[in-house]
Amino acid sequence: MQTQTTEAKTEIKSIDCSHYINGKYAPSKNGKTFENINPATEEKLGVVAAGSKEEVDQAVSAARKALKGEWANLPLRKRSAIIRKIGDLILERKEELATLESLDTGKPLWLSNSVDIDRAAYNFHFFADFMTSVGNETYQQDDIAVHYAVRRPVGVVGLINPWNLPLLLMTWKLAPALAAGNTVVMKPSEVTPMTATVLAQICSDAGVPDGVVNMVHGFGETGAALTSHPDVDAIAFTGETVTGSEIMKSAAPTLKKLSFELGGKNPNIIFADTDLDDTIETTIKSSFINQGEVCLCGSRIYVERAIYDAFLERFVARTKELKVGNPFEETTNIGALVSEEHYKKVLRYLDIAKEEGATFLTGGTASEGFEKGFFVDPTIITGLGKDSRCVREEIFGPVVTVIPFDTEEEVLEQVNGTHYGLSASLWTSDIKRAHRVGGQIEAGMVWINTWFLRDLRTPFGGMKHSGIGREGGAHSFDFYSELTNITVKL
Ligand SMILES: NC(=O)C1=CN([C@@H]2O[C@H](COP(=O)(O)OP(=O)(O)OC[C@H]3O[C@@H](n4cnc5c(N)ncnc54)[C@H](O)[C@@H]3O)[C@@H](O)[C@H]2O)C=CC1
Ligand SMILES: O=C(O)/C=C/C=C(\O)C(=O)O
Repeated sequence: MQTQTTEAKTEIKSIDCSHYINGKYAPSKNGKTFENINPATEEKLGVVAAGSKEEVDQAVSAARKALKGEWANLPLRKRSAIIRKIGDLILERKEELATLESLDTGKPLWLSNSVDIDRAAYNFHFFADFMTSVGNETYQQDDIAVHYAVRRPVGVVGLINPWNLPLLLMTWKLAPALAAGNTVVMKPSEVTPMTATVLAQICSDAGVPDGVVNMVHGFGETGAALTSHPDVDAIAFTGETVTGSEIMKSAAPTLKKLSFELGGKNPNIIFADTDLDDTIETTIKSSFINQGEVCLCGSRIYVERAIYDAFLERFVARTKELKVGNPFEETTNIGALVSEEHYKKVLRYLDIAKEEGATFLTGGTASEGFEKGFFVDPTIITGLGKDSRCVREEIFGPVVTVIPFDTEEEVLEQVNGTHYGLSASLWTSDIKRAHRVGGQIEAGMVWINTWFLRDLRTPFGGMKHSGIGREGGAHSFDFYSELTNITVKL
């Protein structure tokens, strides 16, 4: 068996990660750290400060103090210029950030460059523009009164994020939180701490005053210290559904405002009248991009029976062309899964699929040829029933199930038959059907003849167990603002 080398071909070095509190990097008071591991090589990338309640208290107190400082009262144009500058500095440091992101997550470098870092910068550029055009509600009540609403920041906001799109997701929350004048405490995933650590410095370099952006590293307990903190006004969280439920409990005694973007088990629904070339290429992406570790990935593929065999033949052939390998090779399509824990979870699901009687048309195992690292082959499964765990539960890896269907009613029943409701991708050349079926899917986002086509003004988020609230444009702004309605009697 030949083995592949998965070393990073780069001069950029990984970094140790400290907390960032009141404009300074700081270790934990008790000196505790944990190791950060490269999932492609299993080598140590560095150490990460392990935050306790003490560091969370310090960060919240710095954020609370900064809330009374100049930030929220800066003229709109000045605040917008600082937010724009953060985006500019992210682009200036793109090579470094993309490398750190790939070292931390195991994703291909080309993907970090083209998706994660570009979009992180755009999150700031978008909200720097958007904030200058946000209006307020006004109502004239005959000749009796005028009512108008004024906005203020919510206050101190905790931003808690997962490991799959670390910088993209942190900035997707940080940019609107800052645009609306809040101060924040970020809690990046313990698995991918590096780019958020650099982001703190970038914010300071762009002119964000000390105490406005703080960060505490650590595990779930660190996040819980933030969600239960009496001086934190709101929590924006992306991650697992069960964690969302824990956060809701922990935040309840202090009645925090919550925004949740949670798990998904998203369907792709492919009708026989689709353009099959386009469908196959996009389904390859929606199945396997980022190792299948995107909450929007379509992991349940329903195909109308008339084209089921033709679809499978071409989908399988294209999947077999995908190269699993070193994240730093340009030709790699699929990198390493993010951690040993996650790798074991995905492999466990492949065992469950076997027990459930699955047929594996590709993959089904860890990738061969790697001495180290957490690599799994892209896996296409058929032969599972609608109640199978692999069809119902979020695997969050390069694993899809394909199921034939005969009628719209039947497919809709299966599509809507889970607790999840994040997104869906629907393929047909019949616009009436697209509208009819699309409107009946229980999901926050439905893409017709495409997938993951984003416009940052649109509502982004899930229904059912996939989330609470929406992010994006005015939706983000509303979450990160409080409104006071003022009534003037005429
Ligand atoms: N749909 C989505 O957007 C995502 C879903 N996932 C799913 O979640 C699984 C686990 O991934 P994780 O990153 O470990 O998700 P997670 O939900 O456990 O963690 C996300 C963030 O929440 C923090 N956290 C954990 N427990 C907490 C608590 N009780 N209070 C406050 N903060 C807490 C973590 O430290 C991390 O920063 C994956 O295998 C995948 O199935 C993971 C990433 C994104
Ligand atoms: O904001 C986006 O475009 C993408 C968001 C993706 C997630 O929230 C996720 O994968 O967790």
